[in-house]
Amino acid sequence: MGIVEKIQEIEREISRTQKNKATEYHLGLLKAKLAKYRQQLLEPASKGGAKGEGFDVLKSGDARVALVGFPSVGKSTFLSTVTNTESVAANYEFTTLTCIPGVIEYQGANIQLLDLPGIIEGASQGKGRGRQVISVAKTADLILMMLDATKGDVQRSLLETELESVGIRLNKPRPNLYFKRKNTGGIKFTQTTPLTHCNEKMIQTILHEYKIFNAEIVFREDSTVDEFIDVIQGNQVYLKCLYVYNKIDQLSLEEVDRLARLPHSVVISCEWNLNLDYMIQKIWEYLSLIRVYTKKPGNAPDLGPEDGIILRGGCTVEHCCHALHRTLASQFRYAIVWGTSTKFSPQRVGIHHVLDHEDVIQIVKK
Ligand SMILES: Nc1nc2c(ncn2[C@@H]2O[C@H](COP(=O)(O)OP(=O)(O)OP(=O)(O)O)[C@@H](O)[C@H]2O)c(=O)[nH]1
Ligand SMILES: [K+]
Ligand SMILES: [Mg+2]
Repeated sequence: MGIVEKIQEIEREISRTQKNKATEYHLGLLKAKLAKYRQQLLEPASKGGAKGEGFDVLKSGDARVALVGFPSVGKSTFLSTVTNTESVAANYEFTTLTCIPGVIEYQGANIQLLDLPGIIEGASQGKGRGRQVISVAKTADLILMMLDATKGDVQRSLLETELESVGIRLNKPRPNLYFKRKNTGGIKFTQTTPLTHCNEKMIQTILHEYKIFNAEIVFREDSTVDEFIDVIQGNQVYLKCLYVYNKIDQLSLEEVDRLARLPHSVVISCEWNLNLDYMIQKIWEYLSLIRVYTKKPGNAPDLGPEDGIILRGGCTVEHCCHALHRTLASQFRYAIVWGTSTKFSPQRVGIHHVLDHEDVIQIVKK
């Protein structure tokens, strides 16, 4: 039995056991065991939970969103409020020890929301369950960095530093830079735009540091040295992030207003149910999901709340075909689209046409 199951079993036993004089000793023992196992889970490396016990949650739904933050900022309270899943919340740190999945239903989409243990400074070096949390965060389509609005700005930069140090880049586009190692030919450097941060010599020096002597590099924008290094390292993850300031019920209106104006930020109170609808709307927006309705010839499309399919923003008719049926793209002749993605409604389009939210599409096969 793994540690997580042992903990759950002890917790069950504690809740089953009546509190009285006769059980006092037994309960005390159970609590001590519980504390010991919890400690083991939080310890870095080797022992319990190092392999990510309790973190192997399958991806499901149309997108995955991960709650990352210091302990007791309200992550579990949020999950329990906006999904049908209950994740235990309490006013002590590290209440949550594993990954708890819930589902947000919005615009007909199922968005998987993951509650995670709190992380602390040093998480990236393995403090607490930091490593496991970070590796789950890397699999998400969007990070919700939850912050205690009463705690000042430093917590945000601490967390950002932790995530940066393990190669997570927040709200940054992937550098538009081509880099390919070669076996021969030396360093071939091309730029298609003026550069203000890098030059050929600096790039040579950096590459030598990595013992790379043969490679092809094309700078297509004015990238920084850091961005160039990121591309050589090649293990970065570029993620969208929403900064969620919780507990605004504790703040003055002026302070709430200041936080709300920060970029990529939302202010909420889980306790008072403030701004949660807006926050879900923001999640949808940041995931850039779209809903597309299909229509058969001669029939009106079904536009009910459960109809339509959920696709990623920027996706083409071809993606849509694949989402509908495995073989549809190969039988595709043309499509007719009603909606904002076309100049005219309806309009006949090809397989590479990019769809918009709430488009209606009719596919004509060969
Ligand atoms: N005032 C106030 N308290 C809140 C709010 N949301 C959560 N709390 C309280 O904050 C405490 C911590 O909440 P949790 O949901 O357990 O926090 P967590 O981030 O999941 O904590 P860990 O799992 O320990 O990392 C609890 O006592 C909650 O009742 C809020 O909007 N306002
Ligand atoms: K807590
Ligand atoms: Mg929690």
